[in-house]
Amino acid sequence: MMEGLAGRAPRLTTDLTALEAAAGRVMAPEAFAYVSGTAGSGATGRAGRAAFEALRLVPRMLRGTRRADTSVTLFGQRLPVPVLLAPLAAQQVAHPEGESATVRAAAATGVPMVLSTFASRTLEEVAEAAGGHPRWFQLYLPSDRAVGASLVRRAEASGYGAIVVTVDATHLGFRPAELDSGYSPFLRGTGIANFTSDPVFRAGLPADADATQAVLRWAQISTDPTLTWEDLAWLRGLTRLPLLVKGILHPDDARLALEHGADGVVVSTHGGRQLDGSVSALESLPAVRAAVGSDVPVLMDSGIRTGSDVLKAVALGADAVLYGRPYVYGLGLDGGRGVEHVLRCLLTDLALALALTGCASLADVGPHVLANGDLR
Ligand SMILES: Cc1cc2nc3c(=O)[nH]c(=O)nc-3n(C[C@H](O)[C@H](O)[C@H](O)COP(=O)(O)O)c2cc1C
Ligand SMILES: O=C(O)C(=O)c1ccccc1
Repeated sequence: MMEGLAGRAPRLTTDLTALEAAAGRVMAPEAFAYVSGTAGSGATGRAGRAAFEALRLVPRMLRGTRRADTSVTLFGQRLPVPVLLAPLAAQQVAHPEGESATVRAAAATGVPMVLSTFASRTLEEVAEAAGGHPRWFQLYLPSDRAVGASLVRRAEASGYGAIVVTVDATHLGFRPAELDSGYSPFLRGTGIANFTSDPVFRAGLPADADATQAVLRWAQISTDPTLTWEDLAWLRGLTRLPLLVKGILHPDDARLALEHGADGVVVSTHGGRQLDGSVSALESLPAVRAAVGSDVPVLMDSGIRTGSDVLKAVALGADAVLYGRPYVYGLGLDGGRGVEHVLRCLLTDLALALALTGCASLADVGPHVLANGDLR
């Protein structure tokens, strides 16, 4: 497995915590600012990493495991690792092929992709590039509900296996890096492909509408600050696909999500891009797991960089994690090859971390793999 990590482009480090700095040296400055940016003072972004770094795994010896089994089952589907690619918008800012390159790399490594509503390629184009590889669709529920229903129907028709509705960005966070550069991919039309290709969205535009009018209409309807839990129940009635709610940090919100029809939740701070000063996702995870019980899928993201981070999230109750910025840095560094490199590093690192904790499989991972100050 590790042989494949040699012979890469020299700037593609295998240090998953150093990709951001490497990408910062090659990506267009405003694109890098968009991807790496966080809200406000950056406190929640830093807290996301600090929460992982504060936990320690306790290795166990001589358990005779040649190769640890990193696979898991989620919504009846077997995954090689408890990892999916997080929905990150507008990936063309990192590479011209955008999400099409990402999904090919995902397919090469067996890691499912969650495609953003605000992808720079249409969900049909990405489905085609995926060639049958599993993927989910992340939904921002638009204020024009007919457009939302159309997006869900298209995702179903194109074989997306679940809908992940994001609830933590109905108001966009205050993001100094974006504000200072004055740059937003969306204002330049990157990240609105699922709208400009949508018949219901287009029906709301004048027949001769130009690109600027499309962006303005997108800005008006693409998210909805008036959303409530009742809208989740409405969405539940639209589709039989598994429905996950992304952006949960309070256990009561996890309960509300289930009461309104969700099949799973994603504990997340949106990578520290929304409420500055919020609790970290890893801190919230045990309470959310306790609130929903052991049978409901709980995913988490925000701050995961290494294989040990994935193990720590699983130890605290996650069934799987979403992997965020690092793969887009891989995309910026070397296109689809860069994404594949990053994922192979993560898979290798995770398999080794699991074996070094003395666990034969992820089913063996629990709070006992974490140091609690009491090793008696
Ligand atoms: C550039 C960027 C764009 C994002 N776009 C979306 C999006 O369209 N939909 C969504 O649900 N989350 C979006 N997120 C949040 C990610 O899905 C994920 O929660 C976050 O990146 C996890 O943090 P990490 O990257 O630090 O691991 C975005 C994050 C970044 C960095
Ligand atoms: O950039 C983001 O983090 C993102 O998810 C988003 C949310 C709303 C509008 C544009 C982008």
